[in-house]
Amino acid sequence: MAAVSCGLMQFSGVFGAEFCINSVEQTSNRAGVRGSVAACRGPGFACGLIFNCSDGFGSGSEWLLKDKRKLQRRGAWRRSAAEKDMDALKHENGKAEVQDPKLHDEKVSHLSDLFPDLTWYANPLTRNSYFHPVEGFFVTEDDLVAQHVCINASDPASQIQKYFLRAGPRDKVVFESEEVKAAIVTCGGLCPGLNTVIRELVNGLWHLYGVREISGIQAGYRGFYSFNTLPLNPKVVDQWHKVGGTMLDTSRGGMDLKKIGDSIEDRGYNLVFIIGGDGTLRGAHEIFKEVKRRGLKVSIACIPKTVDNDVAVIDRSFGFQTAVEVAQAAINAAHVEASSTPNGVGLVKLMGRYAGHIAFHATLSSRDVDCVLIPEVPFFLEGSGGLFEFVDQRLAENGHCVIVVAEGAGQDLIPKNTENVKDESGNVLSQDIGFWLSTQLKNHRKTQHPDKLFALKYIDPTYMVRAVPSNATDTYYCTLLAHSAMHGAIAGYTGFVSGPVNGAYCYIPLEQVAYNQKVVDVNNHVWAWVRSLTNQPDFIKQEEQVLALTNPNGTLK
Ligand SMILES: Nc1ncnc2c1ncn2[C@@H]1O[C@H](COP(=O)(O)OP(=O)(O)O)[C@@H](O)[C@H]1O
Ligand SMILES: O=P(O)(O)OC[C@H]1O[C@](O)(COP(=O)(O)O)[C@@H](O)[C@@H]1O
Ligand SMILES: [Mg+2]
Repeated sequence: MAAVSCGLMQFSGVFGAEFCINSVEQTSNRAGVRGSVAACRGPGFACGLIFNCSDGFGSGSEWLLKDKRKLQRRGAWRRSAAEKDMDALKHENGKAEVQDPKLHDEKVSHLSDLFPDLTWYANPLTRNSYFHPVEGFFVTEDDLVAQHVCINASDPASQIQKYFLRAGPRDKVVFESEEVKAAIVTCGGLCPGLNTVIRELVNGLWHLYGVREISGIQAGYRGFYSFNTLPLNPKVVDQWHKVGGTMLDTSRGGMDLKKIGDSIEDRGYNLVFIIGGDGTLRGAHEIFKEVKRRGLKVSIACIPKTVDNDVAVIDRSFGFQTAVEVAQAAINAAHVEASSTPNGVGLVKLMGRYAGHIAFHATLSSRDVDCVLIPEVPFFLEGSGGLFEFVDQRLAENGHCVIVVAEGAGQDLIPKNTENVKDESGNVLSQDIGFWLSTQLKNHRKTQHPDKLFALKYIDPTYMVRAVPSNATDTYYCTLLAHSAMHGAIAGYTGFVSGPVNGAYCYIPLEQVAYNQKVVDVNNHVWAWVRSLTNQPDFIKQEEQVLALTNPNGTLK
């Protein structure tokens, strides 16, 4: 049994046994040992990644040397835990089994990949009398964050891990303060906290890194080529965190790669901070590739934004908690209206184009919701187990009923007269589920219960939940996001997204976030919490239930 401490956690494995890896591709990238690894089975392999010793000690040491050279180039090499482990292993029977955390980290691009002779500078924070950096102040490439904190001890697949680079200040940076020309842009829909992120980027760059040229790009991506820029400094942004929206303006569409590339090159921006949602991040990935193609020493750093909270990989997006909080006011109003009239229904529509996170969290945060409808759970209106039956029951039992619906829910139910209508960014616009549902409910009550009083109040607070300043938690969060992005960009990382994974701030490769989406996991027991609060139907039709419970020969499963 060999146990190797890798700085982040203790990995252990059995010599000659099956070995663990999270991604063969990663391994072959970093270590050139394609095929020498296999999935680990058996206890004790807490998400580690190791070489097969039959492939020789050389593979590991070769990798380590390569990496050491690279880190030396980056000015970041210290005698790491991995190197110490290598020495320790050399003494173990001449055999080696190398387990190294960096083999399975999620590689973030660095400007030194493009410019091997890049000049490195001591981080200006070392000269900042306020900080007096101590051992452990700076974050190194050995500092990784595990993607999953929950694993299943008897499921090896659940133990296969990804690790992300931990965000934070590096002891060496690749830009001198005077050399930096920073640009900040906000794109897509509004979200609470946008101004806070901008403010903290400006303040951090100015006060911590001595940057004096910071430009606000106005009105989204098109601002790179069709609007004047806004010079930013701490005085200009001083009160911005108290204001909703974005003081830089935003827009959809306008993603002209050539013009944006020209603008970055001509104006000499070298730190570009892009704040936006999935569309924006896909655009940022194009820009990242474009500046690389042009051979520019430019860091592209992204901060994910969407009130819908459907950003992949990270814990949650900023502004989301504020939106959930604001949504409570609408739910409360719906409850008051519904409960103040015989057979009253309060219907609230909340944002959530593809994912029902706001509706789901607002329901869990309230105790007044009878039913929540989200895009992830199809529903139907008529017949046994349908919404009409449920609403009728609640009205009969309680005299009122509150329904929360996410904007993207039930889109398949609404008859379409026209082709999909899209916004300027190409997003398909949702049909108004709130208005449609209220019409359907009214018709149902009128035809099925004509002798009973009925009142339905439809509340659409859509823009109210996102056009507000961030609450305290989100303001705090925006600050850490901005600082993480700033430290990473100035240290030379590029094409990354900054965000928290299991509470620890990370640098995540842009494409992993841009091309994925996080929806509500309705298979997770958390969805059952909602059902336990509302006791709403699961909207599985009777015939489907029968099918699910019986074998093809008709016997019960
Ligand atoms: N697939 C894509 N490739 C490049 N740019 C895109 C892409 N999708 C959207 N964009 C651009 O990103 C910006 C914001 O996109 P949008 O979808 O409106 O908002 P969000 O970023 O909040 O999802 C727009 O300028 C849009 O043109
Ligand atoms: O009316 P707008 O400004 O296009 O925004 C509407 C959309 O914005 C959102 O709030 C979030 O969208 P993005 O984060 O993609 O900008 C969606 O829920 C909603 O469909
Ligand atoms: Mg989007």
